[in-house]
Amino acid sequence: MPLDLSSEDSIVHLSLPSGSATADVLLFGATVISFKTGQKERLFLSSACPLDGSSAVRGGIPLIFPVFGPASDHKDNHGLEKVPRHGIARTAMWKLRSEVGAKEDGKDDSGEEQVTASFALSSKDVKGIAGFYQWPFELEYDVTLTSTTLTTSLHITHVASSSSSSSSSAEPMRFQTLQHTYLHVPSSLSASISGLQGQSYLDKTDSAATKTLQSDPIVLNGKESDAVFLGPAPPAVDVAYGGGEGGVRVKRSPNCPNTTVWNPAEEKANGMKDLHEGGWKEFVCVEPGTVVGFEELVAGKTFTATQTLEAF
Ligand SMILES: O=P(O)(O)OC[C@H]1O[C@@H](O)[C@H](O)[C@@H](O)[C@@H]1O
Repeated sequence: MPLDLSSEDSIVHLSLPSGSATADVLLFGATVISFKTGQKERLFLSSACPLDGSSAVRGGIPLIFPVFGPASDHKDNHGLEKVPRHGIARTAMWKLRSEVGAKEDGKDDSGEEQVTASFALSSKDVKGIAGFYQWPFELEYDVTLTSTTLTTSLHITHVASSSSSSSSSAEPMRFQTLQHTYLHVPSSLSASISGLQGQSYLDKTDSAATKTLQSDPIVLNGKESDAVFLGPAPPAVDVAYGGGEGGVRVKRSPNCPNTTVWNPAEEKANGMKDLHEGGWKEFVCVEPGTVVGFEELVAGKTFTATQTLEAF
């Protein structure tokens, strides 16, 4: 069955008719927690993370919206100080939009196998949101699997309020968004990350100093990385496993110019309860988004942020 909802664990399972690729998505956060091509897992998931909705998932693809990090990281944060760290999308319970999601197609126009699951979250369903975010929104999230790719598209709509006097509707909605992709790698010490050469970045391990990446690829070699690359959107960022073992190419829509490259390294990882021992050696995060300054979206309009992971 291409699409299957397991209600006990609230996980949507996607698979291709041929069985050549699979993906799993939790309704909690609409978090993709697995993407396999053949038997090869392409995403990291911490085994110390509960997956019970008590905290954001440490792994997979948590969705960041409407603020990246703590709002205090951003000079002009439009009064969004009370928005939880990395926003609310990753910790909200989403709905499976079965009417469009259960597309039992199997093939796209070019004859390639594919299956899509679609999820939705409305600001109306986020508890207590009025206390920290004033704009009404609808989010739709499409997760499309082919034999070699996983495409995740987040559609962010600023809903026009029915009351024309509503000041939150009249004012453009301010937001940031990012896909916090944890790529599984045989070793984060030796994996190579290429495609960002020449870009300026904010080095969050060094008081957010602005630096320029001189050499490509990035090889972390056990060093912490928390770098927000400023853009423009690169055509692709390749994470190669090394030793001719392949890797994953990360592509994105041009409206996502920023790329965060994150790995906590040993010392910080030891302080993270939801990361299993040595887990930091098993992933690098490559996170496309728009997180430097805030997007402005007028009422009635939609912003779509897309990421494609391509196994090679
Ligand atoms: O622990 P969290 O909230 O999932 O965040 C993990 C990391 O996410 C990255 O995107 C940030 O740049 C880091 O600063 C942060 O530590």
